Amino acid sequence: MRRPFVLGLTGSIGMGKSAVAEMMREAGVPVFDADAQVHRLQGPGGALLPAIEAAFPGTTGPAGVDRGKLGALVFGDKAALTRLERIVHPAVAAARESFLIEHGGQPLVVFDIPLLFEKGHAAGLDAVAVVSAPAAVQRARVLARPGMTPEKFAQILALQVPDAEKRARADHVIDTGVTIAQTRAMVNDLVSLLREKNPRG
Ligand SMILES: CC(C)(COP(=O)(O)OP(=O)(O)OC[C@H]1O[C@@H](n2cnc3c(N)ncnc32)[C@H](O)[C@@H]1O)[C@@H](O)C(=O)NCCC(=O)NCCS
Ligand SMILES: Nc1ncnc2c1ncn2[C@@H]1O[C@H](COP(=O)(O)OP(=O)(O)OP(=O)(O)O)[C@@H](O)[C@H]1O
Repeated sequence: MRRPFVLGLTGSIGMGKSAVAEMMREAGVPVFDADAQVHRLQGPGGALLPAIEAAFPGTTGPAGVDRGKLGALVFGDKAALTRLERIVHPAVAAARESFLIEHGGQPLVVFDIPLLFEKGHAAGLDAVAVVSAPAAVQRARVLARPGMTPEKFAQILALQVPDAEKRARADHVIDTGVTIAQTRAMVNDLVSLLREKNPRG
């Protein structure tokens, strides 16, 4: 069966990954949003609620997972985070497979995976694009968010694979330290290139 070319899309906090994913959608590319999928699976009536409740009693309810409560249990406890990941990641992988089947007739699909390098999610991807901007631009964007502090920003950065390493490991780098129009042109060029070059398309 024909299979689309699968482009993984990632980037560190504040680099503009969401904006680039939206540009991809506007270019007509189906985009699988891993984060949104996790939220659905953990949301009201979500398929993962029974397994999460069994492993972490008291962390779920009619509104779904209490993310604050569960986060407090797993962030800072490696074994607990691993237990949670063993519940969440297979379900996300299954959703990705369904997405691929649903969009099997497309030449190109995008998997938007925030923790692509951190969690070793590169299997099954034909190429990886990293969204990147200069550190000063990233810092200014993140610190402009409500409730963000330099300390929180530093903590999050410490958990992420450094931008320089992501860029070095990427097949494509999308620069968002430029104008929106320039980034959009880069996105459209990349989409055209991958659609044309897709050996399976
Ligand atoms: C524990 C949960 C419920 C907390 O949710 P909450 O909305 O409070 O935080 P959010 O998801 O926005 O994450 C906060 C920060 O932690 C990082 N983070 C989230 N999950 C992980 C993880 N498994 N390993 C390392 N960092 C992580 C995120 O990149 C982000 O920077 C949630 O993070 C979760 O279920 N994580 C495990 C599933 C997972 O790995 N998700 C990543 C996408 S597949
Ligand atoms: N050239 C550009 N390309 C993309 N975004 C840009 C550009 N110039 C400015 N921006 C702005 O930068 C911001 C990037 O934030 P965005 O939330 O998309 O980052 P993110 O990487 O998705 O963050 P996170 O991964 O933490 O969710 C947006 O508000 C976007 O409008």
